[in-house]
Amino acid sequence: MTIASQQADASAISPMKIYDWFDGPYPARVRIALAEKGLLPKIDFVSVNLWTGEHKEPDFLAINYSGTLPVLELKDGTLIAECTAITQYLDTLDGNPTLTGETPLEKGIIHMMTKRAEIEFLDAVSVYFHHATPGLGPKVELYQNAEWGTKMGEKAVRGMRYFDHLLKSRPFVAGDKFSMADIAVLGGMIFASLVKLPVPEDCVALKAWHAKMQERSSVQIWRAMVEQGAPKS
Ligand SMILES: N[C@@H](CCC(=O)N[C@@H](CS)C(=O)NCC(=O)O)C(=O)O
Repeated sequence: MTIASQQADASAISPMKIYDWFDGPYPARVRIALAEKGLLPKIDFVSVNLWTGEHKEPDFLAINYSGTLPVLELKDGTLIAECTAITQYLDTLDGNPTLTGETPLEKGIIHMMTKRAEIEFLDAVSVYFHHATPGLGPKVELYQNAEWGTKMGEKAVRGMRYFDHLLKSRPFVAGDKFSMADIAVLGGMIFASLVKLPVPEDCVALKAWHAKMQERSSVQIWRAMVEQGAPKS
């Protein structure tokens, strides 16, 4: 199905749309946030195939200039890209922000730790994937710099060690409560596993936190959606 025909289908029945790809690590962040908030039934997913480069075609670039997934589209056509922005929007819809913080201090710490999870870990894994491996293939990867990719792979492993250190003294990435920052580190773990960038054996606290995350129903729901496989085109 093309993006345009999926758009027509979705708009007939649903108030919100998410453009994403079923097993993408960044899309995983928003799907887990939706599951945490009980919002999955309110969403129609529009598949944009990363492997065929649909996200770099003019149709999709008109939706998100950055050519990345996921993107949230509201009923009035407003488009919100970037996982953090989408999560913040979804989390505050019901006036009960459970993922992005209630107090100014919580909001500040969660924002900082989410950004750090992206810069030091998840985004570094992404650069590793796009530059040090075949990535999404020659049609999509028009420029690759293997040396830069390898450096970013090393940075991601340093990031794992940083979060391991942090999680020795707190239950969750931003402190006492599960938050958007945990979801961002989970995104890093999901991407690292997909690209076979192993977590160092001695990162015991990170591994224990990761095992605990697998018990959350939101993560189990996300995994079940992935196991359903690629949508039929
Ligand atoms: N900063 C963006 C990054 C999104 C991102 O990189 N998404 C991946 C999907 S897993 C993507 O679209 N990659 C395609 C590409 O970079 O060509 C966000 O947080 O939403």
